Amino acid sequence: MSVIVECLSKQYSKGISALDNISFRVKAGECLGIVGESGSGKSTLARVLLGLEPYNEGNLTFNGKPIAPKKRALLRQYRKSVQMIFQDSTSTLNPKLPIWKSILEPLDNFKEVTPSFLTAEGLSRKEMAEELLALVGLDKQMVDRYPGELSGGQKQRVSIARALSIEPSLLVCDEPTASLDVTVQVQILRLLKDLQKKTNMTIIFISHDIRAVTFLCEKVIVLRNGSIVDQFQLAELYHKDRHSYTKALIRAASIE
Ligand SMILES: Nc1ncnc2c1ncn2[C@@H]1O[C@H](COP(=O)(O)OP(=O)(O)OP(=O)(O)O)[C@@H](O)[C@H]1O
Repeated sequence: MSVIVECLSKQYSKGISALDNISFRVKAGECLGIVGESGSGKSTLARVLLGLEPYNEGNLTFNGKPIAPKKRALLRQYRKSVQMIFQDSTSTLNPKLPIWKSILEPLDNFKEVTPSFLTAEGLSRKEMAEELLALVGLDKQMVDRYPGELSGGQKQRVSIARALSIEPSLLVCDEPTASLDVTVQVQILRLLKDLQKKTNMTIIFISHDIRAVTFLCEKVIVLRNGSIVDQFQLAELYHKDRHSYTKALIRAASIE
């Protein structure tokens, strides 16, 4: 698994760059954090990475194949390997469906996929959803509940279960903890960390919160006004050569 982003730029309208000459690489099993303040281009980058948003210049490849909204056949292949989690799980879960049906949506879209954790024979669809719920630390009895009957943290766990259902090699998370209480944020970050260790999937974790990014990720990119201003391994977080903007983010988050 490899994601290569080369000199990627995106303008929504002439002269205003949402992303400006972005380059980075992610290898199998890595957890890359992308941190930036509001308006830095995080959501744009997430959407571009998922093939939902076109870009104006540069290249984006997944396992050597180009990813862009117009390349529909390649994009379908890509969707089999890449899943996403967004900030607002309420809007991504259908309120009219019991959660077991929502969890199985990706598997319904890709019937040819058999994830390794669902290989036990004769499992009913509901039992598959129960296995997935257990994987994210939720009680199996919750399968029949509706999203409106769950807490924010539980809904985000359901979103994670759904994302994991087809055993993606890449998980893109766009502010997955931003709308949760601090204690629940920590639980979700721990869960992602545990699952990453267990499955060795690659994670791109996008957040305004440098504390969350440095908790989860071993490699960090700092985005400001659509440009990468700093890029480093977690072990170099407090290095004297860190960009002044990164140092300001560290100070503001009181993780000095
Ligand atoms: N659909 C759009 N049309 C025009 N400009 C846009 C659009 N979406 C985003 N932008 C602009 O692109 C820039 C980056 O926005 P983006 O939403 O990617 O930032 P962000 O870091 O995710 O911000 P936030 O954390 O506030 O969501 C901003 O200047 C924004 O105004």
